[in-house]
Formats: sequence, C-alpha cells, structure tokens
Amino acid sequence: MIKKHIYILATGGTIAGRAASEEATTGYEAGAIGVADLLAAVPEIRRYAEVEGEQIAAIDSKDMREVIWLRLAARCNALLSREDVDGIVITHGTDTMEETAYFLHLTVHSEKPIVLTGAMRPATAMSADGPMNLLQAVRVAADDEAAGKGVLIVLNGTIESARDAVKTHTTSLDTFRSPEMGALGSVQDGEPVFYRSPLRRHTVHSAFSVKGVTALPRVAILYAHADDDGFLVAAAQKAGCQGIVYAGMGNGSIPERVETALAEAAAEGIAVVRSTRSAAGRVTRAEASYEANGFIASDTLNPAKARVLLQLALLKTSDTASIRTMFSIY
Ligand SMILES: NC(=O)C[C@H](N)C(=O)O
Repeated sequence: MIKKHIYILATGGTIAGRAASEEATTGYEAGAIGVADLLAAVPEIRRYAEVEGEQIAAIDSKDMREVIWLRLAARCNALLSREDVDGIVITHGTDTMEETAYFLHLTVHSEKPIVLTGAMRPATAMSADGPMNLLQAVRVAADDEAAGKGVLIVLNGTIESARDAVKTHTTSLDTFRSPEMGALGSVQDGEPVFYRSPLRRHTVHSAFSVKGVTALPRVAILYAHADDDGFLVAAAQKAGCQGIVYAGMGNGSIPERVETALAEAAAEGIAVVRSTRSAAGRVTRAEASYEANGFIASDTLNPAKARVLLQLALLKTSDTASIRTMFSIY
C-alpha cells in the first residue's frame, strides 16, 4: 500500500495541553506541547500515512485571531496545491474549532481532505482523548472518500461538516454535534465510514478568497436577552463594525427596541444578520419588517458561523440582496 502524505498543522488547544496532575481535566495550560511530541505520542499514525508536522501557533483557541486564520488558509492552499501532499490535519482547541473550520471550508480551494481535530482532556490526563482523535483524523484525511467533502471535524469517532458542527458541551468528550444535519459519518475501529455529503458550497465551489487579504471586516455578535433595549448596537457602530450578527430569540426574533436600533444601523450601511441563541434550527426570513429593514436571515448558521460568513461576504460586497443570496448557498 502506498501511504498518503498528510501534513499536520498544529495550533495548540487542549490536545496539546499540560495539566498539573493526571486527574485534572480543566485548569491546564493549553498549547504547551509541540507538534513533534504530539506525533511521537501516537506512533500508530505512521502505519497509515507519512506525516509531517508544522507548528502554526501554540494557543488556547479562545485566543484565536484572524491573522492565524489567514495564515492557516494560505498554508492550506499552498500545501494542497503540491502534488506530494494528499491531505491536512489541523490540531486545534475545541472552543473556536467550529469557526476556524468554517472559515477554511470557504477559503481553501482544494478537493483534498482537510480535517480539524482536538481534545477535551489535556495530553497529560488519564484516558486523554487526543491520541485517538489524532489517529482518527489522520485516517479520515488519508481516506479517498473524504475528498471533495470540504473541511471536516473529527472528534470522538464522528465525522462532521465544518459548516454544521458546533461545540455543544463544556467538558464532555462527545461535544461536537451537527444539530440540524447530523454527522457525515463515523470512525469505527479506525475505519472511516461516510453516509452523507454536504450540499452547500465550499472549497473549490466557494467564491471567497483571502489571498492577499491582511484584515477582515469587523463584525460584532450581540446576544439577545429579556429587556434588551439595544444599547450595544450603538457600541458596535462606534467601534466601526461593518456588520452585526444579532443572536436573537427562537426564530431570530428581535425585541422591538433592538429592531429600531438595528434598523437605524442598517440604514447607515451596516449589514445586519439575524441568527439565534437557540441551540438548533433554521432562522427563516419570517416577518416582513425584518425584510423591509434589510436584515439577513442566518439560515442554520449559529451566530459564530454567521459572523464568519458575513466577514467574508463583506470583503466582496455590502449589497444586502447579494449577501442574502450568500446565506442561502453557503
Ligand atoms: N478542549 C479545548 O481544546 C478547549 C481549549 N480551551 C481550547 O479551545 O483551546
């Protein structure tokens, strides 16, 4: 068997975390262990692929910054254009994995597999989940079936699409779920099995490019709550935001006073997307007043993912109708 050549790009996270004791599963130093040690801990990987590691960052993913996203996108595009590279695995903290994955899903233009993985227990913990997750991620990245499916998230035996997967639990190993769509597949006894393919546009069919881009448009997320009077909308405007994602109630519902403030912001040219603070479900175009105000429905994208798409959309246009179309095809 000719082994595939898989690149491992490490960014930190709990998978590279070091805690004071084997029992500690919180309160550790994320990103403390380098990519060479991560790979050395799972020698089984080399049975299935030739791997090469590269350290892109060493952070807790709560501190993920757009400069690292841009670096990752550039590195993935460059590596995957090489004939001798068959796929990429990115080790990443789980806190912002769903955003990084979706960003790359829309900005890397290759059919070759890109798989993000991480861990919920630090590398020093008893029964750490990182080694198995890393092995499964490499097996998926080396699998022919993974090609053309966009960026994938592989953790705890499930294969999910970057568009749909969200972190649903603060500490459980089984934290990533795709609430509306379900997983694309699973990894059983090391073997990846796929059941579905994502239909929304990604990778080679994505019109977004961050080549030469050094900064992304500023987009705020505002979270709805009872008695919200919309005072944070002014703060977002003052901070120079080009877009606001409102994590509304239920089907993207917006309290009246907030709607007034957001309508004013939209009239001034700020793109306003209605997402939801609910854990699952599609935000529909719903009420006529939302449409009239120029608000854009997030479809099934949660606020964090809607923010990613809106940032990329704003690189291309500020036209509401065009951005609305993007939210229905990506
Ligand atoms: N499980 C994890 O990876 C959480 C960690 N705080 C991170 O996102 O880097």
